[in-house]
Amino acid sequence: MSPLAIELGAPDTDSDADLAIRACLNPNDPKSFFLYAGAGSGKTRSLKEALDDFRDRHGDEFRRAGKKVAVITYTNAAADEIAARVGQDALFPISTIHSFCWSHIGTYYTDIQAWLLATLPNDLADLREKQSKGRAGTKAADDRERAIAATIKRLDWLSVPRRFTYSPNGDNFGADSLSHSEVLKITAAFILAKPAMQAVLVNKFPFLLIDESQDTNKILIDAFFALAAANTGKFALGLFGDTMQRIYADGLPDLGRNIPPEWARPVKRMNHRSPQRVVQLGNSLRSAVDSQIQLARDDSMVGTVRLFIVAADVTDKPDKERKARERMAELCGDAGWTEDATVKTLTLEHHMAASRRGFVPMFQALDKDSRLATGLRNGELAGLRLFTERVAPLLAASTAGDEFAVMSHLRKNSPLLKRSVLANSLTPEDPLLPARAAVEALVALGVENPSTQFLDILGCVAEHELFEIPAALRPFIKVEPASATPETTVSDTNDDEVEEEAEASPSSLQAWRAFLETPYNQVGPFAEYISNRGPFGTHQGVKGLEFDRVLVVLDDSEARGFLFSYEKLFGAKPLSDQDRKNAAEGADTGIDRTRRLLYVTCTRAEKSLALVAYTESPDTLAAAVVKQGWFSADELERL
Ligand SMILES: Nc1ncnc2c1ncn2[C@@H]1O[C@H](COP(=O)(O)OP(=O)(O)OP(=O)(O)O)[C@@H](O)[C@H]1O
Repeated sequence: MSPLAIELGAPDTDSDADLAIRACLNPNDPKSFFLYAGAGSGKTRSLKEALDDFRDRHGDEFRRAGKKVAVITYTNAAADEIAARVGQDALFPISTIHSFCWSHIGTYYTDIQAWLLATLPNDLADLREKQSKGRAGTKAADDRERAIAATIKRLDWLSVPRRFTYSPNGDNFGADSLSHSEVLKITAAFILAKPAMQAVLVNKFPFLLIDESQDTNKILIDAFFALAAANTGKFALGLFGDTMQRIYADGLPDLGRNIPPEWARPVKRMNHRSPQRVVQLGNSLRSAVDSQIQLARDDSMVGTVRLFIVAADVTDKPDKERKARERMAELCGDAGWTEDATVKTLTLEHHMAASRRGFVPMFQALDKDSRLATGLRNGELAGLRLFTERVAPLLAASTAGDEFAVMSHLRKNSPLLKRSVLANSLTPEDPLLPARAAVEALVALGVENPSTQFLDILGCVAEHELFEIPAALRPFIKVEPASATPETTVSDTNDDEVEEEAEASPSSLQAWRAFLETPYNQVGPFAEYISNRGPFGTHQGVKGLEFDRVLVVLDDSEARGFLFSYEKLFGAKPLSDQDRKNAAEGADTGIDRTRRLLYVTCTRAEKSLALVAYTESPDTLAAAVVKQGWFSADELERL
């Protein structure tokens, strides 16, 4: 098929799939189903419609019986997207897979301890065996040695009864905290082995719907399958997903091959999101993997796709990307391409976005400590949230002259406006005076000035006791708050505290110190970035989302990991012996992973799509992508 050939279909082509799903969600005869369909085929929409329909037909009955339909997905962004589309309803709790699991096992302390005591010795034996066989003096050997020591210490800690903590969104450190993978494994083990846990799940959630199920941990998926098989007629599983969009390594690679015959398997062939040219590109990218061919809507636009090829050693990459956008504006007759706010630029890694948005110093400082990595990337570190969620909104409201917003923010977040503090105010004639003085002092620091550091802001907040200081940042404040009120003490013992203590571990001090010495004016672009509202996103982070204009940056030289290589996928760089060996053994290769990632990014586009490929071999790349049938020669431009 030439790059421009595409089959069209009527918008209602797939309506049978929705009817089939509705039939499965029947409390009197629950039936599991598996909806696997390509990007933009309306899987999330089918999920929403199924829930709306369920609410109308069975909502009252379920509410009366205290039953719910659980909806789980992989990332917070995807959970938010579903919540936005479906609306908040206690009948349909929407959560990420990790928080769902933790909510079910979190209180089973004794069982968790027993599981760890049974599992850790095996892990230890495994590590020791690897250590004895591996070469000494390598980084891997050092890491193993550390892991062995940590496991021994943990086993020792477990010699008396313990309680456990876990943060689904952050980094988990500290003896009592469970790792992400432990939480998934423990949940799977409990589902399989504990009738009480099975009964709770099945009675409370007769339906469990999993969006993005291709990325759900394979051990857990197997446990859910077993749960469904053991509870036919009482419980059903509904899987929505697309194997071509599997990004995380622990998803079940061949999900789809082992679906029990009694399950329903509705089919969706349409792409409702993208213009014809993008749908065709998606089809040709996935043709090497499976035979799914999507149809574009018969009322869709043809759309525009361009691949801009740029030499890898150019010095000003953002300038090249600006030029690509200007060219897209011209080609599409669409001025939206020139506005930051109306183009979504996707980089492979966060630090590439950081360099384009100007928050490299703070990002790099914290990224040096790998234990802060996840919390840095999703903005959940308490030490960061002081600035992004407390100080920045306060200063924004103050700069806008919105006194009402200032006071409402302080009432919610500041100890200075707690009732007991106000009642015992040292300035009874104007109890709000200390709060006002604090805001004025912050404003006076000149927050836009590049010489104002996070450290200055922190010092000012601490001096005025404007907000509580998270544990990670306490070592850096000179003045201890003079009047720790009973409230501060009480709220210090909340759930965040455990995480905060962990962030504050001595080895993280250096990273926090380096961060605090960077300019505060990076906080705006950083907060915008982590909230997913800004003009940048990562290739992995935009799964499930959609944008009018998408610019995908392909740049192996800026990528830090070895998991992906666009140069190899595009034929600009030869495969290594290891790649060939993996491919020959049928293992998931870097090229497979990169192809899936490219499929995800390209299929986010609702109107037009630009790719900017930085390459060491522009001619080879150009020839290869035309030969593969991904682009026509007139869709390539050199910049
Ligand atoms: N039957 C339909 N009629 C009109 N618009 C639709 C229909 N189905 C889906 N859409 C729209 O198409 C877009 C893609 O749908 P949705 O996000 O549900 O697809 P998806 O299969 O979950 O996508 P992906 O796997 O790529 O994340 C959305 O904007 C959605 O509103």
